[in-house]
Amino acid sequence: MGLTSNSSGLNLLRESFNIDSEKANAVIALAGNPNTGKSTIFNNLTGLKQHTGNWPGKTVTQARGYYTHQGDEYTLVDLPGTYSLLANSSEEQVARDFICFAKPDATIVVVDATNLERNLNLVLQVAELTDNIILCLNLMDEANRKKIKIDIEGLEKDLQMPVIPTVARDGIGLDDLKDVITDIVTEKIKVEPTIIQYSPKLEAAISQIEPDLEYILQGRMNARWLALRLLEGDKTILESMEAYYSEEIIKDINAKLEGEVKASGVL
Ligand SMILES: Nc1nc2c(ncn2[C@@H]2O[C@H](COP(=O)(O)OP(=O)(O)OP(=O)(O)O)[C@@H](O)[C@H]2O)c(=O)[nH]1
Ligand SMILES: [Mg+2]
Repeated sequence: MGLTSNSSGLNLLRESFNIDSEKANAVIALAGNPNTGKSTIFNNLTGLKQHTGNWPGKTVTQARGYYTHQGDEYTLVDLPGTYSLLANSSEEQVARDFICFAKPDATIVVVDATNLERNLNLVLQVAELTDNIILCLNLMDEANRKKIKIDIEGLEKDLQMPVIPTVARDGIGLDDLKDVITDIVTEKIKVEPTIIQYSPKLEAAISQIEPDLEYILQGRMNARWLALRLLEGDKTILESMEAYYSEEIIKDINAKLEGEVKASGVL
């Protein structure tokens, strides 16, 4: 069990994202490309019990709400629509930071079934950051209308994650979605998604720094994912870590890794 499993520490982090730690129920995030039906799902699940405001320090709107399923209450967070999690915009940074630091108990990536290839990019990025991922294949009515056939079982097998087809506008498939969320939160199912393997040179560089990161992070964040960000020279993740973690962790990362990241020769 890493430090993030320490509930008071995690609750403090979640509070910084306006998540009510008093409620202490499971937190579910809705991620996805713009216009894929996230808010439609959010509204359907939460009804009128929703709160809106801005994300801390950003003008990006935050919506969070609650729903009950099989007797348990869930907090649902509607993340801004993004094509990636590489923090190139405020929206991407909000989505990335929420998944990274508020550590939702499950993240649903809502994808447009008529545009699967483009949407899968974000699915693979989220899978690098968290194991607790569900792919929601929305707009299935549009896909059927366009005669697009999707091999759902094949997709589940290739991605090693639950895939739920939905027509959110008509409420179709949303009960299945809630069932899978519950299965993940109650650990009835354990998801271990397929992770992208990079070039041998990059994989060698990752293996060089990942163990140290693993040691420093103590389960707070996915070490392989952070290794990739450091290797590509992403400063925004260090800034966010400064905002959400203690100074010691940042100092350790800077001290232990500056040499190693450079020595890996990837930069
Ligand atoms: N045909 C069809 N339309 C849908 C479905 N789900 C949502 N929509 C429509 O798609 C449009 C976009 O839905 P939103 O829920 O606003 O999408 P979003 O992902 O929240 O969009 P952003 O917040 O801009 O990223 C709306 O007009 C919805 O009514 C669906 O399953 N089928
Ligand atoms: Mg929306």
